[in-house]
Amino acid sequence: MAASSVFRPGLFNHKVAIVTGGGTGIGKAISEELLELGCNVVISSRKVERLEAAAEEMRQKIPASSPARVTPLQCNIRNEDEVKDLVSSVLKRYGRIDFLVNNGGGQFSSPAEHMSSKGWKAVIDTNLTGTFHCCQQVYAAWMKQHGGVIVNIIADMWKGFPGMAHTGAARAAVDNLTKSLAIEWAASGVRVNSVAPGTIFSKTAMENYKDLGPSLFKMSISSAVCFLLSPGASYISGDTLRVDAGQSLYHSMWEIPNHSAWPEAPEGENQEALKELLNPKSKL
Ligand SMILES: CCCCCCCCC/C=C/C(=O)SCCNC(=O)CCNC(=O)[C@H](O)C(C)(C)COP(=O)(O)OP(=O)(O)OC[C@H]1O[C@@H](n2cnc3c(N)ncnc32)[C@H](O)[C@@H]1OP(=O)(O)O
Ligand SMILES: NC(=O)C1=CN([C@@H]2O[C@H](COP(=O)(O)OP(=O)(O)OC[C@H]3O[C@@H](n4cnc5c(N)ncnc54)[C@H](OP(=O)(O)O)[C@@H]3O)[C@@H](O)[C@H]2O)C=CC1
Repeated sequence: MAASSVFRPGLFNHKVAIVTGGGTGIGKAISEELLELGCNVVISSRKVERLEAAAEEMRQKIPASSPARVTPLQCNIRNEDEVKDLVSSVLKRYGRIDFLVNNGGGQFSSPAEHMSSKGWKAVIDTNLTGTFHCCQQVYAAWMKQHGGVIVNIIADMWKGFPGMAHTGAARAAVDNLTKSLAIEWAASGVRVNSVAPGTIFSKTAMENYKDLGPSLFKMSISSAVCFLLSPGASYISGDTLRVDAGQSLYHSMWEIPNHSAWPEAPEGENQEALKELLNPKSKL
């Protein structure tokens, strides 16, 4: 495996991680860095053939001397029973779960007015309820007794998410869930944090957004996730780390078009000033 991690080799030797959506894009990058650091990684998602191919590719890069192993396991995080089965299979195989990275998710772009109820529910079920299922099942079956670390991948929805209102709402909810679980589970030694990436290139994201693709750019978030999983972050819980090079502070994907739907100004001096302002011949 090409040594690219900034962390100490062997940092996660003999630990066990579940990475949902670990076979593509950001999840694959996270899984590869965890493997490089000696962690056993279970990559999990719906499309089993793609997962198996990704696992095989990852295996080729693990040096013979490394204790790290990768296992692909199918699971649709929307389905609570499948998540239960995933967690019990991991415990049967590896006997522990130190880390959970809730990366599996996605959405489609659509103006809110055209979203069907089915489409809305699919996105909320995937990104919010799916994340909750994974957290709850891993906690119940392992972390409640043994502690652990959870990292949720959310998105840059700090100014709303026009064009993807469903995912914005779901990710904001996960930001809040992160805080609740961090407090409820602190006494079990469980830390819960989120990472909010800016726009990151991935092949599957490109296929999903087609001609919107060129505006996306490449960045890595796996080292932020590895940091939050590491003992270096042992006093960080209930927080969300933005990994977006400041994008969320200045950038907006959405322009409000010129319009005349301004609120009525109060009578008097202010109304005159507003008329003046809206008058195209105004010198203001
Ligand atoms: C603007 C700024 C951009 C800016 C672009 C930049 C954004 C950067 C930020 C985010 C980046 C990323 O997340 S990148 C990662 C992107 N990757 C993904 O999203 C891949 C995973 N996505 C998915 O799995 C899907 O999108 C998701 C809806 C969540 C689940 O899909 P499923 O296949 O399980 O569900 P389906 O059965 O296909 O769909 C269920 C219903 O959802 C609706 N639906 C699904 N796809 C639809 C579509 N393309 N258009 C309309 N509606 C759709 C329909 O109502 C479907 O019902 P029917 O009508 O009956 O069919
Ligand atoms: N790329 C970007 O710019 C940004 C991405 N994000 C988020 O980061 C995460 C990773 O995105 P990225 O790598 O770019 O995109 P990908 O499309 O490559 O990753 C999404 C992954 O989630 C899995 N997945 C989707 N639905 C489910 C489900 N119901 N159950 C289990 N797994 C599921 C997919 O696998 P499968 O289809 O096999 O189930 C896939 O591996 C996503 O949550 C994404 O929304 C956030 C901000 C920006």
